[in-house]
Amino acid sequence: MVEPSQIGPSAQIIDGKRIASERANVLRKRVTKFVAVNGAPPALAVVLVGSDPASAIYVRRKGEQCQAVGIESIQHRLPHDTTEASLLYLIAQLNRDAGVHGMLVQLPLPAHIGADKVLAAIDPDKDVDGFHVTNAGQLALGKPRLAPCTPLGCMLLLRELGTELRGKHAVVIGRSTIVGRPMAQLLLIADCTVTIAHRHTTDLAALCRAADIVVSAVGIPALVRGDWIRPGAIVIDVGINRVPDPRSGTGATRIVGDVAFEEAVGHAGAITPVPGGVGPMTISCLLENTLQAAELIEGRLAGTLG
Ligand SMILES: NC(=O)C1=CN([C@@H]2O[C@H](COP(=O)(O)OP(=O)(O)OC[C@H]3O[C@@H](n4cnc5c(N)ncnc54)[C@H](OP(=O)(O)O)[C@@H]3O)[C@@H](O)[C@H]2O)C=CC1
Ligand SMILES: Nc1nc(=O)c2c([nH]1)NC[C@@H]1CN(c3ccc(C(=O)N[C@@H](CCC(=O)O)C(=O)O)cc3)C=[N+]21
Ligand SMILES: [Mg+2]
Repeated sequence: MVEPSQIGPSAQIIDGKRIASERANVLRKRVTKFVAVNGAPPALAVVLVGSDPASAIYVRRKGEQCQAVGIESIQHRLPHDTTEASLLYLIAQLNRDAGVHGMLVQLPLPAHIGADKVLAAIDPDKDVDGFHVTNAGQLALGKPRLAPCTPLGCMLLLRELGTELRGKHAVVIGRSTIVGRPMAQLLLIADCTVTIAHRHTTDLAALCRAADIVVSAVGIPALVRGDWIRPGAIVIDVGINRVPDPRSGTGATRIVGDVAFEEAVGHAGAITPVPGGVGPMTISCLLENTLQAAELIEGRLAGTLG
């Protein structure tokens, strides 16, 4: 049988995994230089509360990627019943620790801990996730400092394509503070015309059909259909959805995005796969934000001594 995707043109598949590994090679050299100047590597503290299996996997992957480029990874794994007060105390310690340049608290947090309060406690200069209100505000003002890693990674993928972004109509599906909103802000800074869609948006299909760039960050498999994609449009699929794998027959699962990939690949000009698209770029940008934070902090310290 001929699959629809085998008929007609097929999109360029944007290889985030390859791009992230090329960036890691460049980053490794910058880290080596940092160590030569400062005598110690940049250090990232990652805090994980509870034992959500997906979060545990992400945290482990972040640690491995840090090591691969020479960034020191400090991991704090706290039990699920950790109190908000003791988490805030740990953050205060990490804020004061001159050997820690970047920190992040893995989300989601257990329900008894107020995520807003926790994110607000992180020193904005060490906020490598870019979730602190100061960094979110800077981004909203069009003057980003530390910006969220996933949207930064999406921008790097768009830039990698080499297409002019100015004047393009970008539709961002999702308005979360960690992906959709900051994504829209970065596209606006790049002079796109930006539309943000969410669960109350009417006729999402028609909106997407008018888009030069579609970024989906929702968390619903096959939400975005192939015939929503204008011929030649760029599709960035942020969604990570675990679904049963019918091919396995054993109840195993696999990961898919928000976009019906096999359909969309016959319409799009370029498209990110899941896995291997946005995900690896998120971690790449986390490492780059950590080095940026470390360079700022150490540069300022050197300035006060000199
Ligand atoms: N690849 C990566 O590196 C990363 C991937 N992810 C993945 O991206 C996805 C989004 O994550 P996150 O932003 O944290 O998720 P949230 O659940 O916080 O946000 C989802 C957004 O989608 C909107 N939405 C829900 N249903 C619809 C619908 N039917 N039509 C249009 N919009 C809808 C919601 O609208 P409303 O605001 O109205 O509720 C909300 O704004 C998830 O799959 C997540 O796993 C997340 C982070 C990093
Ligand atoms: N404080 C905080 N910061 C985050 O950045 C943050 C978070 N909390 N909570 C959860 C989400 C999700 N997220 C991902 C990171 C990497 C991949 C990734 O590497 N994905 C690979 C592999 C997917 C797999 O096999 O599991 C890929 O898409 O190819 C995915 C998702 C960061 N998040
Ligand atoms: Mg991906």
